[in-house]
Amino acid sequence: MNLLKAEKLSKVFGGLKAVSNFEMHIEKGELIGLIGPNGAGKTTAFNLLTGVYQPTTGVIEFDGESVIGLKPFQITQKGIARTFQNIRLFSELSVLDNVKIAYHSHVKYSVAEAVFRVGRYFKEEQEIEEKAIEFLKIFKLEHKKDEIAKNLPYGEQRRLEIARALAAKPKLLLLDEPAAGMNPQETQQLMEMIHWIRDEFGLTILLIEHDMSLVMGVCERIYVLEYGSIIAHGTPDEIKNNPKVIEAYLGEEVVS
Ligand SMILES: Nc1ncnc2c1ncn2[C@@H]1O[C@H](COP(=O)(O)OP(=O)(O)OP(=O)(O)O)[C@@H](O)[C@H]1O
Repeated sequence: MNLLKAEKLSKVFGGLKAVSNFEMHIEKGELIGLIGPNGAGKTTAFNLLTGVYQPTTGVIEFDGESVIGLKPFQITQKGIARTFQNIRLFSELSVLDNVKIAYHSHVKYSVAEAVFRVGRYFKEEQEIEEKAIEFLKIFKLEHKKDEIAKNLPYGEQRRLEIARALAAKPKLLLLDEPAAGMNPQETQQLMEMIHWIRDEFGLTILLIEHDMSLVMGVCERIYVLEYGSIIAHGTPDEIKNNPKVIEAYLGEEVVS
């Protein structure tokens, strides 16, 4: 069974078909890339998969169940977490609190226990803090835990956003241009981290990335979107040699 299945998906804004006849099948444990020229519809596809937009037509099934009509928070609870192209952190909160917040959809203590700060509240809050720090360690942010999120350099804010998404314990993690704004060295480290977290947490990952050589290096399968439709999918080698892809990227280097 596919972990994620999207079929005949479309989204129309006014007269513009931002996504049309979009098809994607992802198996548990895969690391998949979604690429395409500017304006191809990649972010719109993510917004459909995460309930930010409702599709005009089509099917989206996650873990065997339709997620059409669900709100973004309900989709997160089902096990899909994401990051955004324009980083969305709680910018005035500390680095640690940004990650701790993601855990609060899973807490078991009651409101009364929280208000009176007794019982399970203390134990769970302590556990949450320990787990949040573990995530910060993975993303090499532990030493920044008390800093205000907005004061972190850009690359660290991106890593913090991924740490926060992971803390929601997703089965599927969607990353919208995770390496945007990073230098080549940071990008390489990030890609290694993404591979590592996939293996370590048994995750499934779908990422949008502009840097072709990077996506080819890290992803096992790639979908190519152009003018809202998937024009090709396959292994990096198949994608590199696909004439439709070469044409879509005409004038750009498909792979270095
Ligand atoms: N809320 C919206 N209302 C109207 N048009 C929209 C909306 N969101 C996206 N579009 C349009 O849909 C098309 C696809 O945009 P989208 O942002 O999904 O592309 P993208 O592949 O993510 O682009 P980029 O690589 O530049 O981020 C574009 O023509 C865009 O202008």
